[in-house]
Amino acid sequence: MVPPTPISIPHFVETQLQLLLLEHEAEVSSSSLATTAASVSPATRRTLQATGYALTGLVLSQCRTGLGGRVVGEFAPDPAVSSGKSDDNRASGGQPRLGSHGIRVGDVVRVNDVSAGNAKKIGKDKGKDSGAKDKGGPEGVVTRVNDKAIWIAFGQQGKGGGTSKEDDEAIEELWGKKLWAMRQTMEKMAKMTESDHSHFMRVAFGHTTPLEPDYEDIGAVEFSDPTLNDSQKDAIRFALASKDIALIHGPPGTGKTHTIIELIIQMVQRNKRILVCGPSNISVDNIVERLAPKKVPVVRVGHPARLLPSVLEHSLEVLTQTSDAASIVKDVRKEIDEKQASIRKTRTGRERRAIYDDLKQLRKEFRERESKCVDNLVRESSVAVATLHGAGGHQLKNQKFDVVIIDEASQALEAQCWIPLISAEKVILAGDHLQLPPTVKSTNLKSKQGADKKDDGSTKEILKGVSLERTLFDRLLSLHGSEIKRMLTTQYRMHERIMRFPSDELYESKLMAGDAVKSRLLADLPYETQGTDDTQEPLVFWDTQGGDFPEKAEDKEIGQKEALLGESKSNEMEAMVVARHVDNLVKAGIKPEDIAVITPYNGQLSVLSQMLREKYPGLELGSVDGFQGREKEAVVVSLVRSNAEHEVGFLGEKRRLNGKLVPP
Ligand SMILES: Nc1ncnc2c1ncn2[C@@H]1O[C@H](COP(=O)(O)OP(=O)(O)OP(=O)(O)O)[C@@H](O)[C@H]1O
Repeated sequence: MVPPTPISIPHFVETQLQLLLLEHEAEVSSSSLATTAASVSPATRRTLQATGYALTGLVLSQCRTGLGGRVVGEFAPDPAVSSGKSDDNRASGGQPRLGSHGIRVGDVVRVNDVSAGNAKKIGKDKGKDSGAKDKGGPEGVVTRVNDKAIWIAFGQQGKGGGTSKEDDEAIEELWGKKLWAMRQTMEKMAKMTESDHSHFMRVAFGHTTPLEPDYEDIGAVEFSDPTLNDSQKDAIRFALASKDIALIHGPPGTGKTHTIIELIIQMVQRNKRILVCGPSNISVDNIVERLAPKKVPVVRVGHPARLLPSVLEHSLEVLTQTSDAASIVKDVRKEIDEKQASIRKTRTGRERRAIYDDLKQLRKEFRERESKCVDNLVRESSVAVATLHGAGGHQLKNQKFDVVIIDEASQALEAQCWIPLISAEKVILAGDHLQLPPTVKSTNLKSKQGADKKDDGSTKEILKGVSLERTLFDRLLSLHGSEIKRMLTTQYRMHERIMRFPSDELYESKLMAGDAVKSRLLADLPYETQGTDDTQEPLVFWDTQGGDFPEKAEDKEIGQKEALLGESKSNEMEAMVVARHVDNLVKAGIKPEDIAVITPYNGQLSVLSQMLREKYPGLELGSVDGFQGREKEAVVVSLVRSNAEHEVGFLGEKRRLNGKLVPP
């Protein structure tokens, strides 16, 4: 192997810290845009809502204490607004419906001024320990959404104030948990000396080359899943045999997660302890859901409100309260409650002080026992599963793993990956560097603000040629070449003809279509459909050239909307064509739930939402970037751009057109 050009770790860390600072600045400025959402005009509000920026006109309809002492508020449309002129919130079956929005379970949202009374109530429930800020309402995590309400879990009730940490917590909250965890990891890396660097770290920065995989060491591999294809088996063998780094390159629908599940089973059989991470809760919950039926002992680390209900029984936090191992913790908890209750019966200050002293001791013991219980629970499981930033939490502090696997690694920022990797010995990254990288808000800000900020110009120098969007997956590939990767080559999502474009343009024509999908058409769906041109052809193009379908930039008179949506574009005539096509599909018997309409421009999404949302409530409307990795039977893509100059803007990015066109 040709020795790679080494990268200076301190220089890398300094660059990342600068970039994270810029990202933080960008987040702050975009969240203040979101906070203004409540005060904008009804037209703009509808646009914001339709594009997923905000949900407005809500009231707090119920409040209860949920798992882990968290306050869960149920928010529903304000009947006063929905019975009025707003189309979005028109009453249906007695109870008003939420308007269209892009808010999903697991999102962190801020509740702003829903109505003066309610906003105040949530802020109070949240209490000072969650640090509600003056500048906006309280923040919480979305735990459930249906068409009539949205449930949000806020901070812990009665947690008891840890005063000394308040400042730290305030900074952490200001930064947002994800960015903060990355910053802390980078600072930890900055403090390391050369002798602290692990072999993997030296490989990752090109200070040494990866070791040769040892196939003899792993012995014969007996696959538990008989359906695995050859490229999947090959990737598993390679990942088992590798000593430090293996990349599993999974183009859309090629069974990346499927492969990881078998890989984990194989590693557990070889008595390895594994930490599995991914950038989002959904990505890692998906792994827990698929591992659990295989009887692999797995524990999911993370805030229960963010987990899918189906994985709660594996949640470390829930197990800490319910498992046998938790009984020693329960005893102390009971004692604390009793002591606390006895304060009321005291007569003198001295008696009270004595109780406070006891309580202090008991709380200390509680923390110690709880941490022991957590350690034991994690140690008993062969597999721990967490989001990348969750892997930095105290629960995993004392744990050592043989292998760290990161799924969706090309969707994660490199600094985020280092949270679990800082002490890793062997690493498997699964991803696809030819799909869109993670969304970075600071990309456009960088040149405007950050790079010119420091007087001495050193920031500018440091940031030259680098961006947060460059993922670890991509960087390792360019550093060590394709010898460290195996590619999965059979995809199980697209008709062969749809696959041809991404295969030829991005994957060197290496993709093949699985037998079950390669010639599957909408007309073959397992319910009754009519054979029409639209259902018997896997790919249909509507030609809009010739000047009758002009694109337009957002309405100049709505300044605020323009600011919020960026320089978004729309194309009303094209939207009408899309609506016609959807009508045709539905007339041919395709269920609206099986159809997605996606577009790269938020402005167009707003136009399409207004045309289609009410007519087909089951239809999915979304942005191209937001749809990555999902699937639907029929996908209608509205490309919007149409101008005499032949400008296509950010559509020129090949990765944006990859993997969107799904079966059949
Ligand atoms: N060897 C196989 N034989 C048959 N079907 C398979 C095989 N491997 C994967 N699949 C199917 O392919 C689909 C995609 O699998 P999976 O969700 O694991 O893919 P992925 O590559 O992680 O997807 P994404 O494109 O979202 O990253 C699933 O429906 C899965 O059941």
